[in-house]
Amino acid sequence: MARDATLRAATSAAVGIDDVAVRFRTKNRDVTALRDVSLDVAMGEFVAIVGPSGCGKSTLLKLVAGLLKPSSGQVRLRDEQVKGPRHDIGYVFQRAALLEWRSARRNILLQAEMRRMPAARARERAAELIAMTGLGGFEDAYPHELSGGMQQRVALCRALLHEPPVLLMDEPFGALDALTREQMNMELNRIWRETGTTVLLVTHSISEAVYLADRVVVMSPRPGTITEIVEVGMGAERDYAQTMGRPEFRDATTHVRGLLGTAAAGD
Ligand SMILES: Nc1ncnc2c1ncn2[C@@H]1O[C@H](COP(=O)(O)OP(=O)(O)OP(=O)(O)O)[C@@H](O)[C@H]1O
Repeated sequence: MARDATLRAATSAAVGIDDVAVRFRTKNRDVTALRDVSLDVAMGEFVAIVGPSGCGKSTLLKLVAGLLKPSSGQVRLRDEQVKGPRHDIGYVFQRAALLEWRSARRNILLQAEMRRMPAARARERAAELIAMTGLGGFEDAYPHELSGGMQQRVALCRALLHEPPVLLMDEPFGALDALTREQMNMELNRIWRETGTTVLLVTHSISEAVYLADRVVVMSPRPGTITEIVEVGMGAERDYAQTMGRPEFRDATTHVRGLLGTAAAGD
């Protein structure tokens, strides 16, 4: 599905979070992780979530994936209430979590095995993704033979193999060096445009959030609530160097940094 003006104008919600609260009860204490959180994410939209450590960002993604149930409120994925783990999402974590004894291609195909995808379609899709992420020539390499950036590309291919309409990313580039991270940001922007996938990205980097997203959700310290949703107001196609110099980029990063306060800002 190509990403175009029609897609950007689409109004149906890919993700709906309605007045959600999450409380964790452990033996020693009760923690309210999220409170009064409501958010609608349109099909094909890119939303970044930033906030201080422990404000409930990962908790929010787990709710959307159906790995966690809200204590109150509800979460919808493509107009259906999330009641348990969902298969129509892709998930990328900070660590690529690849199986050391499997090649890059076979790590990607793991997704197909778990979901019992037809083998021919899975191989075709894996080849497309390998080409799209620049992994061509490394299909048969094992994780220890790949750089951190390449391992994260493999994890991204694995998350996209079954063509999920919604991609959840939890601090996916946090362990990469600054240059590789920039490169991954540019690639993610291109992949998002090419696939039309809806993306929810948790990041500690304000510039990463603003460079990539249509909207940036800024959260308060725990119990996490939404402080403000900042519209970035730039088109989908974003040349890295040019975008950094745009007034919209500067305005949005300054605004988000102000909302977070310097102590909480990642960069
Ligand atoms: N399974 C759990 N049991 C008890 N408490 C939990 C559980 N999961 C998360 N918490 C608590 O909920 C709060 C929010 O956690 P969460 O991991 O969502 O924060 P975060 O914003 O993603 O943090 P970080 O930026 O440091 O990754 C934290 O106080 C955490 O200790």
